[in-house]
Amino acid sequence: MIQVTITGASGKMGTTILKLLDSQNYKYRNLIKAKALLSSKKESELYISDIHEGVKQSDITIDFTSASYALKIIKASALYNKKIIIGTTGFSDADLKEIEQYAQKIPIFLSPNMSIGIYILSILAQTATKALTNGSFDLNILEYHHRKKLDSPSGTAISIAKMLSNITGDSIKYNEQRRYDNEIHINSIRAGSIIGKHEITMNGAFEKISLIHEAFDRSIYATGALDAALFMSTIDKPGIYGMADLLPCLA
Ligand SMILES: NC(=O)C1=CN([C@@H]2O[C@H](COP(=O)(O)OP(=O)(O)OC[C@H]3O[C@@H](n4cnc5c(N)ncnc54)[C@H](OP(=O)(O)O)[C@@H]3O)[C@@H](O)[C@H]2O)C=CC1
Ligand SMILES: O=C(O)C1=N[C@H](C(=O)O)C[C@H](O)C1
Repeated sequence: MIQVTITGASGKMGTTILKLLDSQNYKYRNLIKAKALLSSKKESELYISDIHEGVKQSDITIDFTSASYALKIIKASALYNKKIIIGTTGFSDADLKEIEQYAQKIPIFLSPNMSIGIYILSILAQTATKALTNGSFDLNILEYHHRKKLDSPSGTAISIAKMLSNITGDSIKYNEQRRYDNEIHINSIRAGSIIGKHEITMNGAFEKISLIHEAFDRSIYATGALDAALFMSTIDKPGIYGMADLLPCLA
């Protein structure tokens, strides 16, 4: 049985993960046991409120919170030599460098999007981009999320833009008014209760390729996070792990 601590347990992702673990026919039964780390004072047998206690009491922490809080959880995980799965987004480049330092000590699973669909979308986008390297198509990522999302652009959009930029050498621009050569553009829309939509377009002079992923339920991310927990329970080597390690057959 893997003991897992869920941080941000009162949030949209935290509650989705706990609900999935609670459901009658979930595939993690007898495999994963969860404790919830709440920022509020509510405490019970299942709930813990102190970061250090939360991390220490489990084999793995699953974190969907905020960038600044996640860094504290990662630091505590490194201190107690525990593994961590980070779904949180909004990290700066300096934060990511700090996370890489901690990954020299502990195994860290880091993915701004835990859905299989987005992983496949990223593979399709890279395949198309490799075929279009003559620069005659303009690459764009348009992402839509709910009105309460704190970070823009989404972690997913940044991550896919970096993958495409590694292929083309283009620079990544956000919310640009004008278009110049050798740029990948990202734009964000925040509205209503949209769970998450990412659209990658490749516009040529007289044609357009469009790749779209749309999320209809947060359980797609929760399932990915719990699958990552099962995977990480088999890993002891420090380092950064991601969806490609979880789904090597698709790479
Ligand atoms: N990788 C992936 O697949 C996905 C990633 N995400 C990312 O996960 C993160 C969380 O998303 P979501 O669940 O929608 O957000 P919510 O705002 O619904 O939940 C955030 C949770 O984190 C807690 N939290 C945040 N900051 C602190 C802090 N400083 N101290 C203590 N607790 C804190 C909140 O507690 P309180 O309310 O008490 O402040 C809340 O429980 C975001 O970065 C989002 O982009 C989201 C979906 C999928
Ligand atoms: O905040 C969200 O909701 C989501 N955040 C992640 C991101 O920033 O990419 C993943 C998903 O799109 C949902």
